[in-house]
Amino acid sequence: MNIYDQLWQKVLVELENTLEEETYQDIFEPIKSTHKYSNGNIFVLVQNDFVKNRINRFYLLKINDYAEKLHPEKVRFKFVTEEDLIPEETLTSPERDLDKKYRSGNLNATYAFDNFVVGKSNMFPFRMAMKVADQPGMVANPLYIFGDVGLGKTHLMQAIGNYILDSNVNARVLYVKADTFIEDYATLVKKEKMDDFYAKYRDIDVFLVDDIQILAGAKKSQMEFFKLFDYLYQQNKQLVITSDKPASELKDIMTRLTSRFEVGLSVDIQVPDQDHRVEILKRKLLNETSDLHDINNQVLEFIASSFVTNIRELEGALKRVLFYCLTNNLDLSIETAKEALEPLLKTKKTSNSLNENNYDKIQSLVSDFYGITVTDLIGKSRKSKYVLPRHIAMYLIKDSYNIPYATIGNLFGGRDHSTVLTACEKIENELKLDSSLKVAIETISKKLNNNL
Ligand SMILES: Nc1ncnc2c1ncn2[C@@H]1O[C@H](COP(=O)(O)OP(=O)(O)OP(=O)(O)O)[C@@H](O)[C@H]1O
Repeated sequence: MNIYDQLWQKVLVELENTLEEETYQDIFEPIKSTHKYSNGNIFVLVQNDFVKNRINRFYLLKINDYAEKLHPEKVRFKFVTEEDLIPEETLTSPERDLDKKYRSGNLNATYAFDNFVVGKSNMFPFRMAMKVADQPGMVANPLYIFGDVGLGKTHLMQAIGNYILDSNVNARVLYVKADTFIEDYATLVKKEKMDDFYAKYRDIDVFLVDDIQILAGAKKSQMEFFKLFDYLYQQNKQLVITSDKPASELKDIMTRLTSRFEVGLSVDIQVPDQDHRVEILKRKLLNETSDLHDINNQVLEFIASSFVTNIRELEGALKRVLFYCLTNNLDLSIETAKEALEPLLKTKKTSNSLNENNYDKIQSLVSDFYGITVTDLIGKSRKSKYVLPRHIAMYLIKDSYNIPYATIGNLFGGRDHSTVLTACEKIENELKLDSSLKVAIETISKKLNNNL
């Protein structure tokens, strides 16, 4: 018995203990073994579509939860019939060929669940994405994923699409960025080709829309998107949407649309911590070399502590270091990493230690200016003598370093993303009207620059 059959036997025991006897005997008892393992999926053959649909609808989440608990690696059970297997077989090899970057529905084949490194900052979104991918249209609809730039929203969203396509070749998945939607609509309306537009956007099972905030201000496209959303939603088609902010904070997008986004489940991806960033670097390195033994962990720690807020930048830094070593025929070491990254680090004020000192510096300069203590500045009191300096400090940190709102919130006693966003916007608006505020902020900024 292979390890997947052993796992299935353990899952069966759990099912037997929790399900009604009749249900267990009807559905699960006849399934004695698994069929095959591929790409993190354990395929199990069932007698017919009726059993398959029943399992998928009522028991799949439970079964995969058991698998998660009972098996050390990430695996998912997939229940298929003989009929499914013919296209399945052809799909898992050529369609999932990672050399061919794009597959149907405009999906980037490299974005998968198994190369998405999970940590505290993205655990919940990851789990929910897996559940949605397991049972499209049934768990959370729409799934709304938000977070700051470069933190993995697109990766996670496309992993859902790839997983669904891996399980069912015939699933019609469509991934678009919101600007493509606007462009398509504008072009096809002009050419009076709405049938083409509907063929592309309505004849689908899973709709993945990236960067929805781009719809802001595009009134006609919003109206069409609203109609499309309702059309797909009514038919239980899965919608996944990403954005740089929570739906309630989207500006210039009609409320009847944003309120639709709030009907399902919203999850946010936060900035990964240092250990998580090192793990991500290790995983990215595995794409370049199969042997990590020679890699000095300190090098990865150094890169991870220099690029804190954006995984895309983190990845870019690693590539830059590897390229630098390769072209100059150098070993990978802290020194060579520093040399390779020097131009980036010089212009970028976001190396961890430097950064934290500078955040502190902003907090203490603002506190000094207003004659309050840093403890009051980051404390809970809502007295106006603390609130204005607090908002100014948040604004200055955002303006100087452009780090995620959630990270700034952490520097102010664990305040959330939206509190910081509102504070920054308030100061930005008041700056246009209040010249004494402008003078105050300029004075603090000057002191800050002299201090750095
Ligand atoms: N948890 C993760 N594990 C592995 N790679 C990740 C992870 N999160 C992000 N990445 C990688 O970081 C890069 C940026 O991710 P992605 O494009 O998904 O970010 P995003 O949040 O959609 O950014 P944007 O707001 O700019 O659209 C991608 O190459 C992606 O594979």
